[in-house]
Amino acid sequence: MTRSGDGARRPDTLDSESLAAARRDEAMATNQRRLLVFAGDRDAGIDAAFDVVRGADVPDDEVTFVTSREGFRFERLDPRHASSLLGTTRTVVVLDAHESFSPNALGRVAGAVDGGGLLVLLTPSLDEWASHRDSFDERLAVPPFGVDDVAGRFRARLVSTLRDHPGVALVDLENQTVERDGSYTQGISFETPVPSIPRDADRRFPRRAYEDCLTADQSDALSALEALRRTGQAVVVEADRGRGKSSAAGLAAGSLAAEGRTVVVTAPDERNAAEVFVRAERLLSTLGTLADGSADDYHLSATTGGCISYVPPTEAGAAAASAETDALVVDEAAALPVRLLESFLDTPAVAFCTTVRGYEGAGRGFAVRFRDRLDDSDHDVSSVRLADPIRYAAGDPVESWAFRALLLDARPPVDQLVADATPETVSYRTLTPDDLLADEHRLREAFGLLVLAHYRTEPDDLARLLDAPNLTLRALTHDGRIVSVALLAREGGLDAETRRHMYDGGRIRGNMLPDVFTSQLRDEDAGVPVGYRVMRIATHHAVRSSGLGSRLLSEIRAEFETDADYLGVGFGATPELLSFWRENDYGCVHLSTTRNDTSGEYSALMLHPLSDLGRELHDRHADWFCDRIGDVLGDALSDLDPDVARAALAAADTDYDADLSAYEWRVVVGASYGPGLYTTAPGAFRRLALAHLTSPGRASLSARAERLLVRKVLQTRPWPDVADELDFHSTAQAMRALGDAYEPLVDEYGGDAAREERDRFL
Ligand SMILES: CC(=O)SCCNC(=O)CCNC(=O)[C@H](O)C(C)(C)COP(=O)(O)OP(=O)(O)OC[C@H]1O[C@@H](n2cnc3c(N)ncnc32)[C@H](O)[C@@H]1OP(=O)(O)O
Ligand SMILES: Nc1ncnc2c1ncn2[C@@H]1O[C@H](COP(=O)(O)OP(=O)(O)OP(=O)(O)O)[C@@H](O)[C@H]1O
Repeated sequence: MTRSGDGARRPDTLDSESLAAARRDEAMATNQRRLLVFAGDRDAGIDAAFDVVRGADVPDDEVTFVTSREGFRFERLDPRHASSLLGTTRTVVVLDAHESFSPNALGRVAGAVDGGGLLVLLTPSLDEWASHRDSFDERLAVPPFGVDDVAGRFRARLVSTLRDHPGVALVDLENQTVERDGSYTQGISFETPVPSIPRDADRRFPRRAYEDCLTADQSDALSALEALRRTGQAVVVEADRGRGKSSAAGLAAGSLAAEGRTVVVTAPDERNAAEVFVRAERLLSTLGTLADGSADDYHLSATTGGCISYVPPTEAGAAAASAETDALVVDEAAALPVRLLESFLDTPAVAFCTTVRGYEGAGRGFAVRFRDRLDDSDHDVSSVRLADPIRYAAGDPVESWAFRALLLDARPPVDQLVADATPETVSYRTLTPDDLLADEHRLREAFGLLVLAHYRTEPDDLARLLDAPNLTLRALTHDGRIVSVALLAREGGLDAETRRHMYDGGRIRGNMLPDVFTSQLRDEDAGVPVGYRVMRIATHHAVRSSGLGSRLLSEIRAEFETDADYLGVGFGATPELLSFWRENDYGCVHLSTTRNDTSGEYSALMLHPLSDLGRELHDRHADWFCDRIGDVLGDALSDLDPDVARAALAAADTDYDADLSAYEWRVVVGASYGPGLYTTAPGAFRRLALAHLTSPGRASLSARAERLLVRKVLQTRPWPDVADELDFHSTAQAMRALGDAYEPLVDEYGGDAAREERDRFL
């Protein structure tokens, strides 16, 4: 034995079994985890992983291999399905990083390893890993760039964390040596407050459920979940991984079932909800009320008539809204699309269990997009947070390593440091990946801002930001602190062959705007101009609405004016965002016809031309958009929020001509000023509605009247639904209001003949 630079004992030759045994003993003694890295040949790595399982003396059914290889006696998951490990507990997880290594997969698996367990990472030789190219890099190689243009900075940074983070054992398989043995004994351990049991008068759930809690936080969460006994309640249970939120929900579900209530449990995959059922089954069984079923079946019934069943998320909204259901428990809520989360709001009582960050691979749609909607819903919302760790002890080195390696705890600057930022105090700067790597603090601030503001930002984005050749970052700083940041993707400039390939239906990576314009909107030349798409933009929450976002966009415009043909953006459309982009002179040219899976919103595409070529691209798409949107709103977008439709049309920068014939004007005038009917020529009304909504400043209509134009005339919704939604007393009143809405349009858009016709009724 010798001593390594970090003071750790270093065996000279490789004995993976003993190494694993030593780390496992240490992990079990402290209820922490340890990370073992085997770097070098892939087959040798897999052999070493088998040695680890043997040395650590772990039963096969507690081991998961996450790899694209097959043929193991252990559970195997393809890296693409790593999310099924979210919320589960495993003793050993082996992540094979040789092929298609993704930061997201690492984020997803790291939290699943139990206290006393081992995370095993199989990597290529660490000296070469940064220059090694795999299918993840191919995804970053967006045309016209090739895989050789992809940098290896993310992996270089990852390797440096593996080389100096405590609790990480590093084995060089090529030289058969242990570079670091990962021994770590000075783990800080914090005293976890002992759970207290509320007095009988202060609790509704059985005493036994509280006795089953392991921490005071869990007991508080259980107490908050008592609210599920009443209708109209929503409880949000938030915590980092492994704090016992699913278990608290399980104890609550068991308590409810023991009282005879019916509980529906949902999660992205039934496996994610396993802990809920295990805890509920134990509780029902100790209470002597378990009648039938088991946690393995994801169905439990109680002797009192209560029951708990798993229902897949797509069916859970309907199941939970049925008369029999009393409460719904949503586990791993952050990993569900916002639209599904919304479908759960018809439930009498609902609990959402979610990770605080979500960003570790579950998604941030819950916090960024759904939380406000929940607060605006009819439910009384209460929240509870669990801090005390359960799955593994506080001070666990694998958790702190994952946080560091994937920037899971990256935060924007604290509010006080940026509170005085205004467009006058800030400086515009380019943040190159090399600058960011050299300044960890700045990297954390920039990335923290993106994570906090964007439901879509995930660990893979850190790799994209550092390595993708088509991405570039711009920011505004105030006193050196980042207050606003924009991630730009270069798109277009594609050769004829690539464009033809796209036009013929072929997929090309990246190039989101040219791809939609070419393949969906049938414009083979759309890939010619070069554009920069604003992939993400975020302003520090403490200084939003101070003009910083707009200042950043104007700086970007000035910088790229001579380098590109257009600036563009695609985002989940909300009225506020559409107006932000319109105020910054981006014109809307498309609304997607399917909802985004994660945000539940339809996407809007917008363009700001910089050159003649960019102007031509914008103008033709703006014209096509206005020509087709009337039909689309009557079809695929018939459920689009009318305020989104209004904002999107207002953001279309084009002169739409309603072009009504003399006959059509007579019908419109008849239906507004006279006794005529809208139903006789809806097309004319539709074109006139479009003319107004694309230039809403020309005639004065209330927001409600504009919503009526959208819902009835463009989306052709049935009169009773329209009247109900827009709070008219009757359909007759809504019909009259529609006639009234067309009066100012006749005045503004009608020619002499129309006015003459109108005057007959005045
Ligand atoms: C591709 C994309 O990234 S689209 C997603 C954009 N990013 C996000 O949604 C992240 C969270 N939001 C933010 O970080 C900011 O609100 C940004 C980036 C949208 C705007 O940055 P700001 O510095 O606030 O912009 P700025 O002050 O120049 O303009 C604000 C205007 O934008 C509009 N706006 C945009 N989003 C919102 C919102 N969520 N709520 C209210 N107004 C909004 C309003 O018109 C607002 O004007 P007002 O304050 O006078 O009402
Ligand atoms: N009250 C309890 N009794 C016994 N074991 C518990 C209890 N609470 C938590 N655990 C154990 O601790 C581990 C983590 O608990 P749980 O899955 O509930 O946490 P979580 O916060 O939901 O984690 P994740 O975010 O990963 O889903 C599990 O192995 C679970 O069995």
